[in-house]
Amino acid sequence: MTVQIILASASPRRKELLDQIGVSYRVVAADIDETVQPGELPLAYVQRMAAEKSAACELKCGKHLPILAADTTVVLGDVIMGKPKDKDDAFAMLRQLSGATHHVYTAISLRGNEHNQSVSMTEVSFKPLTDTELERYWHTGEPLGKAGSYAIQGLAAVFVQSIKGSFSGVVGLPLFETSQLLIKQGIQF
Ligand SMILES: Cc1cn([C@H]2C[C@H](O)[C@@H](COP(=O)(O)OP(=O)(O)OP(=O)(O)O)O2)c(=O)[nH]c1=O
Repeated sequence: MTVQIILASASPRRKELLDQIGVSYRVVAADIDETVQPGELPLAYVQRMAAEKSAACELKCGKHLPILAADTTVVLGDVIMGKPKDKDDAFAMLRQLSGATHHVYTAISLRGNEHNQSVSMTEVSFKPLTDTELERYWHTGEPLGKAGSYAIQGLAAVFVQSIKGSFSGVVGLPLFETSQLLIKQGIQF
């Protein structure tokens, strides 16, 4: 099948999710600085990240194909949780998520003839987690590379009491919102 879009992402989850809806793509990962700006709110942050990823990719590969990028961030109050640096960082995040309700924001950016963006915001409630559970979870390797230090699609499924919103959004690419942007730009799949 002819390639329809460029996926500006190194995330295997985003590839699997795009495969799920039958979009054909080529991967050109874009590396950007993910530092939060002083005073930047979570919604502004994820939108800026997704837009910068697609812009960085456009600089690399030009405007031949529409470019899709996404950014996922775990939000607790106004605290932005990205990917953990190390074990202490992961424990600190998971201890805050334990027995509490947080949100997962995923922004998407599609740069074709025009630039369109969308955000999914999903509410996730965790059961209280013991230190033994956290220790075992850390040793599975799953927390690394995941916003908030967990993967709902993996072993952390047993921590999740409830979710209100987009499951695919939590995993990294909200498929409803993605399909809407693709349709808006005339991309058939
Ligand atoms: C909350 C949560 C996040 N994640 C992942 C999705 C994203 O890959 C990652 C958040 O980091 P991102 O910076 O959004 O993405 P990335 O660095 O993995 O990939 P790229 O920038 O190249 O597109 O966390 C899960 O896989 N499951 C979850 O339950």
